[in-house]
Amino acid sequence: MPQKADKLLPIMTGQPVIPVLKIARAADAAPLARALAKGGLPAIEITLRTRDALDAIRIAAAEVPEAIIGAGTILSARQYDQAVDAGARFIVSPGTTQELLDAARASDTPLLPGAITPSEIMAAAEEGYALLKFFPAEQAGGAAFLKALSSPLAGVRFCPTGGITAANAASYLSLPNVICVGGSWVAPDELVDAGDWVAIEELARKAVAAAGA
Ligand SMILES: O=C(O)C(=O)C[C@H](O)[C@H](O)COP(=O)(O)O
Repeated sequence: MPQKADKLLPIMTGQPVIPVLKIARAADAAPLARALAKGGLPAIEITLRTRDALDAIRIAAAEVPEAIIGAGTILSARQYDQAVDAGARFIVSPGTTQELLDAARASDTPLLPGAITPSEIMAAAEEGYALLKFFPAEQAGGAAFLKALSSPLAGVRFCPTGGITAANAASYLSLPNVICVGGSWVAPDELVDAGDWVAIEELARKAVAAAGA
């Protein structure tokens, strides 16, 4: 299958929340990945939205074997390849383009592409993608929107991301077509800047506990 779901699905089902990280200093990558893994969230998405992002992926992938490092905000085939070369084990994009689908087909590393509307979702499914990111989740219509898709588009499952917090994660995770959620709330900038890895580990632990409640 084009999506390589055998690699992607275990990552998505392995934890309720995938931390979405914007890492300004590559040196933060290893302690941050370690703290999140220790708190129960080994899979993390490091977004290519900072200059240090590729280095952050490289360092975390090399130094934190207990973590599963993914790359996010992938917008081009070039970024796809750079992220994989740096050690990313899954690739996340806010949308779905032919260029990314071609890059994914040529790679062993699976892609979680984004889609919102029924037509976008159906087009992705026609390409063999039944696991999708739903972004920006809250802004696009939130859990109510996703719930409405669950019966007509029952074969597709999502990782909603964007505007998800400790307060609303459960409303998504209770839906039949949601596997996990993505979010930055488990690693707030202030705590990363302060190097407060213990507090981040605790936020991860709370996110896991809340999902199971
Ligand atoms: O860059 C991407 O590809 C994204 O996925 C954007 C993310 O959705 C947000 O950075 C996380 O959203 P918040 O949890 O609302 O902060």
